[in-house]
Amino acid sequence: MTAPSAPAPIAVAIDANDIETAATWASAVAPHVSTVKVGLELYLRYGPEVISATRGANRVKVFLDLKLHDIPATVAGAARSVAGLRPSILTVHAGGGADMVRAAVEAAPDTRIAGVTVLTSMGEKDLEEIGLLGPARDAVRRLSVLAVGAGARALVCSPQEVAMVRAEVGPDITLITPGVRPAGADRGDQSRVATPEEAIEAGADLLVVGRPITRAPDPGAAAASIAAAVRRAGVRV
Ligand SMILES: O=c1ccn([C@@H]2O[C@H](COP(=O)(O)O)[C@@H](O)[C@H]2O)c(=O)[nH]1
Repeated sequence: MTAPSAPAPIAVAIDANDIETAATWASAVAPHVSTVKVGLELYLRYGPEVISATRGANRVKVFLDLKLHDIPATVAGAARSVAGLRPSILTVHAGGGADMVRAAVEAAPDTRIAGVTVLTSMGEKDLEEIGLLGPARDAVRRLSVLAVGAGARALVCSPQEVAMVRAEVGPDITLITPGVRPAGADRGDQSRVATPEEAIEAGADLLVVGRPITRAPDPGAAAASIAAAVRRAGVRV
């Protein structure tokens, strides 16, 4: 399949358990998408080596999804530790509080810090179980305002909340949405989901898509197909 010139605003979650598979997936999807996302599974096993392996010769950005959540001093130290890897985005849990988010922002001034609001795997019952005041939309709104107030320039929320978050935080904050499933795809453990087209139409800047691409028989073709759907839905540039 021929790759169009502009890569689609998709971060492919390359949640592999070995570095060779991660590098293979990264090369397969790189012609079609802007970003690959390295998460806890790979980073805890391989550390910085996995960043260079996935960046490789590809021109993709690398998004480091570590979802830091600890006391402010520890998060500052962790953010400082990975800032030199030049990730395009580094995640922290907004639920760690404003001082914690600010500590990451100040420790890594050249890195875009994204506040994770409410994990997309969580539904209303999960929020009730952990005692987080819901509904999910209200919790996402509160945490978005908190994170942006503490200096985060990006937020992670589900595609179901992205229009509401956009109205709350304005056009300059990068809105990142996991929980993206093409029509008919298996949800897996995701709860608050929408299709790629719905996510883009709602105003998402970067769609996170993992298993629908990496578990496909041909990850490169799956990435190309979702990228084409995103382009048809109209990308905000
Ligand atoms: O709220 C969140 C925050 C991060 N994620 C991460 O995104 C991908 C989603 O992968 P799929 O295979 O498309 O479900 C995964 O790496 C998560 O750690 C999220 O899902 N929800």
